[in-house]
Amino acid sequence: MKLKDRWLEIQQSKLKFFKDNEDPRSSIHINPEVAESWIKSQAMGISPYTEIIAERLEPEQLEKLLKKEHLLIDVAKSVFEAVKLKDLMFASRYAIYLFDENGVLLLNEGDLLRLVPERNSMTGIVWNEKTMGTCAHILSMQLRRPVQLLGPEHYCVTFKNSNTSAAPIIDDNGDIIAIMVLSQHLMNEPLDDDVFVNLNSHALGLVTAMAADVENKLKLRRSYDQLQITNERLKMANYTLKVTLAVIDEGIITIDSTGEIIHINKEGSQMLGLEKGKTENRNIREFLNSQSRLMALIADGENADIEESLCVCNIEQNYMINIRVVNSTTGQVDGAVIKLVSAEKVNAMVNSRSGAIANYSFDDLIGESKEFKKAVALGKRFASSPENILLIGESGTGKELFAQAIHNKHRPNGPFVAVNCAALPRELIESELFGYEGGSFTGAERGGRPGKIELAHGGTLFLDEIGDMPLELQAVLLRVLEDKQVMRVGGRRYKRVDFRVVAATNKDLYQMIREKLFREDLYFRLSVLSINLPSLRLRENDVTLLGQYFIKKYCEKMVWEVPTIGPSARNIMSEYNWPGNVRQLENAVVYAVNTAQNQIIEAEDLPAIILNGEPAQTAAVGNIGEVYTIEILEKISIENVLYKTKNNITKAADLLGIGKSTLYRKLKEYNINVD
Ligand SMILES: Nc1ncnc2c1ncn2[C@@H]1O[C@H](COP(=O)(O)OP(=O)(O)OP(=O)(O)O)[C@@H](O)[C@H]1O
Repeated sequence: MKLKDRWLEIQQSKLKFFKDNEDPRSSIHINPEVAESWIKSQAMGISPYTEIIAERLEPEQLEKLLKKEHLLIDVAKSVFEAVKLKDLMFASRYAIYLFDENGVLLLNEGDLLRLVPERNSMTGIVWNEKTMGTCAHILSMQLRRPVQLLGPEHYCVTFKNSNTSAAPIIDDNGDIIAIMVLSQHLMNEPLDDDVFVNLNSHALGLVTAMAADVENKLKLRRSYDQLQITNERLKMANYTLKVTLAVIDEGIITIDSTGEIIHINKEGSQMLGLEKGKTENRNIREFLNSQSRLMALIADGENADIEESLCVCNIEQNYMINIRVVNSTTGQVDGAVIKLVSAEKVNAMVNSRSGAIANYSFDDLIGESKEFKKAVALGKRFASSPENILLIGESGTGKELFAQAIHNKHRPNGPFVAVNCAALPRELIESELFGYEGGSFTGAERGGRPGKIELAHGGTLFLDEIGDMPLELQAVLLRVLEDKQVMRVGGRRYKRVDFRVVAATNKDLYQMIREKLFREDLYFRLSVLSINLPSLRLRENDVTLLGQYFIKKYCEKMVWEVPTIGPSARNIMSEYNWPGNVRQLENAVVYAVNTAQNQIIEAEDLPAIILNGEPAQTAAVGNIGEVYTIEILEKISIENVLYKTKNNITKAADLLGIGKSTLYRKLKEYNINVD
C-alpha cells in the first residue's frame, strides 16, 4: 500500500474512533501500540482538539532543571548545530526537540508548531501523554526504541500534518535520560509518495543517529569531566604531598631498586649535602658505608627500621632509617621510600622523655655571698668555652645545679645527661657510659643500646663523683675525650660524638692521684677549667637567705602559710657548721617548718643535731665533716609529718609522697610508734 493511502486509512479510522467510538485496534492500518495509546489518551479525557499546552514548570523549577541538565543540553545543542550545518533540512519546515524523561521540553530549534500562547517560551512545557495524548516521543519513551508517527497517528488534530521521528537517549545504566525528536510540519497532506517516503525514512535514521551522537558525546564529556576532576585532585594531592614533604623535618627519600634517588625532600637534601632538588644521577649508595645493609634489605623486599651511619663529605653521621619497600603490581621490588632521622635527634627526644634535661640556670641559684658570686661568675665565663669543667665542692654544695646552669648557658637545646659514678655498680658503668651492641652480652636488648656518652651528643655529660670511676674505665674515658669518638661494648665501629664533660667531685683528686687511685692524665683533661664551690659555712649570710628560700618553697608546695625565722633560730643557724651544706640546710628548715607551733621558727624547732651542733669552722675541701645519714633524715621527716597530721597515716603518706604500705614498712624499720 502506498504511504499516502495508508495515511488516508488512518485518518478514516481515527474519525470513526472519535465519532462512532469504533475500536482502532480492529484496523489493520493502525499500529496496535498507536491504537492502545489513542484509547488511553481518550480515557484520560484529553480533547483531540487541544492546541495549547498549559502545563509547564514553575520558573524556579525550570531553572533548577536546566542547571541540572546543562551537560545534556550543551551536548544536544552541539549536535543540533552540526545537523543544521550539514543539512539544509530546516528550509523544509523541520523542527528538533529535546525532552527530558518526564516530557519537559528542554530545547527546541527550527520551524515549530506553537503550542503555547503568543510570546511564551516553549522551554519548560510538559508535553506528555496526559497533556497531548499519543506522540512519537511519548511512545518512544514507553517502547524504549525509535518511533515514527505519521500526521493522523498523533492523537491531537494539531499534529495532523506533522510527521514525527523520536529516539531515546540512554545512559550507561540503561536508563532513558532524554528523547530527541525530529518533526516535519507539512503545509498539506503528502502528495508525492516517493518524496515523502524518502524524507520520512531519512528523518528516523537522522534522529536515531543524533540521539546516539548525544549519548556518545555525553559519555565522552562525562569521562573528560571525571578526568579533569581526577586531575585536579591529583594535582592537589601532589601539591599537598610536596608541601607536606617540604615541612617534614625528617629526610624522606624515594629511590628506585638500583638506589637511584627519584625524589628527596628539603631536609633529606640537607642531610645528604645535595643542592635542593638536584638529584639527577645521584645514588643513595654514594652515602652508604661498606657494611651497610640498606640496599640488601630493599632487594629482599623487606621493610625494616635500622640504625646506620651515612657518610656525607667524609663525615659519618648516625641515622635511624625506616625502610618501606615499594612493590610493582607484579610483586617485584620497584624501589623504596626511606625516612632518615638523625640519631642525635632521637637521642634528644629520649633524653627529654627520660628526664635528661637541665632545669636550672644561673639565675635560679640562690646566694649573695662574695664566695658564691665568685663561683657563679667563673661558671658563667667557663660555660661559653667548649672545654671540660671540673666542679669541686663538698657534698650538697650544689654541684649538679651548677652543672645544669653551665649546660643551659652553653647548649640549652642539647641533652644534659647525668651519670653518678658512685651510684653504679662497677660492672655496669662501662655499658652505661659506652652503650652496647645488640647481643653483646646476655640480656642485652636486641637492637643494642646507646650509652650515656652517645646520648649526650650535642650536649653535656655530667659525671658526678668522678673520683669513684674505676681506674680501667678512666683510661677509656680519657681516650673518648681525646678522640671524640666512642665504640659500644661489643661493637666494631666508632661513632663520632660531640659533648662537653662537666665532672664533679667532693674528693681530693690530687690526693687520689698520689695514691694511684685516679689517673693524672685524666685529671688534667678534666680540670682545665676548675671551679671550687664554697661550703655553706663560708658563705656569710647565705644561710638565712637560702633558709628563707627553702621555707617558702616547701610551704608553697604544701599550701601552708610561710613562717619567718626567729632571731634565736637564725643565730643557731649562722653559728652552725653545716657539714651537709645546702642539702642539709634544706632538710633542717623543712624539719623546722613541720615542728614550729606558730608562724615563727624558734631555735627549739631546729633538729637536735643542729641545736647541739659544733660551732662553725672552716673546713678544707674534701673534709665532709659530720653529716646526717639518709636514714636519720628520713626518720626525722616521717616523725614530723606524723606529728603535723596527728598520726593520720593516709595524709602522712600523701605528704611524704610515698604509698601507705611503704610508710608502714618504714615505721616498723625506724621503730616509730604511731599509738
Ligand atoms: N645555690 C643554690 N640555690 C638553690 N638551691 C640549691 C643551691 N645549691 C644547692 N641547692 C640545693 O641543694 C641540694 C643539693 O644540690 P646538689 O645536688 O646540686 O649538690 P651536689 O654538690 O651535687 O651534691 P652531691 O655531691 O651530694 O651530689 C639540691 O636540692 C639543690 O636544690
